[in-house]
Amino acid sequence: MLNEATATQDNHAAARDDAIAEEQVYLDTAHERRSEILQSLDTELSAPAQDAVEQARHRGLARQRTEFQRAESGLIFGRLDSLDGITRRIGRIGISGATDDDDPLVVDWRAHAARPFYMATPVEPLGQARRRHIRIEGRTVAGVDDEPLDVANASGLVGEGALFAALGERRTGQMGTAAATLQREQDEVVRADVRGPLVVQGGPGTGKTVVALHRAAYLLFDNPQRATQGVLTLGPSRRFLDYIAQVLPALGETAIVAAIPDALVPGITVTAEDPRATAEIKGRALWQQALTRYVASLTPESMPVDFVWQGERYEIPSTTVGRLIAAAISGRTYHGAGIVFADQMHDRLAQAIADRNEDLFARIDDGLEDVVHMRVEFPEVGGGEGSEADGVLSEEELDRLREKIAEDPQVASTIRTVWPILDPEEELQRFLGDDASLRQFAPELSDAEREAVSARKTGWATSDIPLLDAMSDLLGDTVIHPAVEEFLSERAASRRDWIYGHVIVDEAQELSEMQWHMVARRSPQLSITAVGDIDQAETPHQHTTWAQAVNAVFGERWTQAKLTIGYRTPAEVMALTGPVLQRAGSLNEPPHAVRLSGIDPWERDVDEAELVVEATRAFQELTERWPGGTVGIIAAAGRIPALSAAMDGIPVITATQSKGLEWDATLVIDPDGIAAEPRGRNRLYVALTRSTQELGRINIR
Ligand SMILES: Nc1ncnc2c1ncn2[C@@H]1O[C@H](COP(=O)(O)OP(=O)(O)OP(=O)(O)O)[C@@H](O)[C@H]1O
Repeated sequence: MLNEATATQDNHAAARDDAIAEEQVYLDTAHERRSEILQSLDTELSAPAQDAVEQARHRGLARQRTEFQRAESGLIFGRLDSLDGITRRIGRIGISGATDDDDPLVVDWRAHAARPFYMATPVEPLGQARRRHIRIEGRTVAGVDDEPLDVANASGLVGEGALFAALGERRTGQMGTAAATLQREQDEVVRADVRGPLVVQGGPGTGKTVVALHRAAYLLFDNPQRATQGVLTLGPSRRFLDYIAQVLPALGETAIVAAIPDALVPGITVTAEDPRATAEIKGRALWQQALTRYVASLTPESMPVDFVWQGERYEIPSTTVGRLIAAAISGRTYHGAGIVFADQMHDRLAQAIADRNEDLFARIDDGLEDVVHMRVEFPEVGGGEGSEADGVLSEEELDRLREKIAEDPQVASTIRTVWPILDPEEELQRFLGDDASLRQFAPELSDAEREAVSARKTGWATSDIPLLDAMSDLLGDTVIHPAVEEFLSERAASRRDWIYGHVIVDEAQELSEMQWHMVARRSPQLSITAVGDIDQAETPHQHTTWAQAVNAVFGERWTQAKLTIGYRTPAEVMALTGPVLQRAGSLNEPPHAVRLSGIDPWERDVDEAELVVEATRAFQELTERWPGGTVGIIAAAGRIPALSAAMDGIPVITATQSKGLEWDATLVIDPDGIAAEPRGRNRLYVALTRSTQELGRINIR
């Protein structure tokens, strides 16, 4: 019996070695081909682009080169063998064969042909006989993991061995890609073909961030035009953005701007804080209407306008000015309309000057010699035949006169007295500080709410940023920006009004209605993927469903998807979270954890006086237990100063700051204190679900 078992093991080992050798040969070929392609891209790019078409082509080639350069690791990570004998290798990028007739050497993971790699299961094999995960270290095949798809398999997971290997790895503090091990329900979200915003609800560790980032990469692949507009990725904190910073570049993507919502209005920094109740009021969707009404009230009244041109006075009558204002304002921003109005006024003035000139000539012809010396000269317009002969300006002369008028500072200043340039910050300050305006334009607010809103006079808080953004948007630009073809992340990031090809929002449950408006403005097509967990929400607005969170901005035009399987937090830890979630008033079930870590969560009760010593000791124990990994400490907000001071540079963070992050082991200090904070049960839920292996809690007696 024993011999038989040993022989079977030997056979398995030999088959695995053969498979590794086979994949190594294939990988070497793929690398050679990659080098060839890189070389030919370099050659093509070294020739100068002659015209706009070639420049556009060069941009595409340069993007391709970056993708190929970055695909050094993970060139191949999977293989599919179909029932009809076709074999495909799957990798980070597609690699074509040497000639057009050859099959591709590697299929891009985002391509349609790669879908069965993520979707096939033994129950629904999609024409596939086997899936193989290929583990590569550098340029060496380190292992293969085969999954037959034509036999019963009860787990329902895709590539279970490779998935568990990935999930069990030590955490480095940087999120990695999961293109090799995306699961079926995740892949469905990554490739979802929906119009309007896609809102993905998922409990902690269900891979929302993974899905959001891979969706960005997929969308850029699926629609390269998007790369010229870029993708905006919004996350809750800089710490979080640092944590995910490697993922998209590793997937070959560069057309990305990553930001926190506070940074969406360039030049504005958050320096103040609002009480939660005030932040909640300022987050309500009603401000969009209130600000629209307020800005509409700034439209100038009609009045007669006097210009002086070369010593002569010209009056544009009030009725004309009124008509021009009405025509300019329709459908435009305040400043946009101002630009059109100024243009029209330049026209009227030019016409008035031309009319007077013509009139003068007519009078000269009638023998009024005494007015000759008053004749209006147009040296600057060249004095063409028409004006010389009869005082009637030619079209060309009129155009040049208009140009002169448009450049004239005195004319500009006269127009500005009618249609002043307004500063968004000053206007918002004026509006929020003026009770009469608030009463008039935000009638939904109570006396107390108006008072709360106008209480702070200096600095901007997080809750002001969307109001400033809305105000800036309604006022509009004072100049017209030329349309820019090429996406450059710095340029997009520096422009408040950049329109992105797609917007990804992570931890979307934290957004206020006004922040949703701010997101929608960056994608008027509403090409938006928002991922979040409504149960982790802790901002002041009390939404318990996504409909409450987004309907005010998107109406019914959004689609909801769900992620139900938890990959991060082991089942032993998830078991603790059910009651916390229930007490938080959740309507959702915690996700189903795929993994057992075999380590029971533990807790210690300590006296206040022992806290620092015990916390330090527990941290050291965990660090020793997880060599090469990471340990996070999360504490009740009030305890952080004392703990940080005593813990010698080891970061101690709040539950809020831990959003989206993870460690091999987490130490949660004073869970009751966290639960007592505003939205405390939701915060505790976040804190408890950060570890991939071990959770320790220190309670205060
Ligand atoms: N298909 C997958 N393959 C490999 N690892 C995965 C996969 N899906 C998720 N993970 C891992 O599980 C962990 C949790 O994923 P992620 O951070 O995306 O979850 P989340 O839903 O955003 O969590 P939270 O709500 O806590 O922010 C990460 O380490 C991620 O790399």
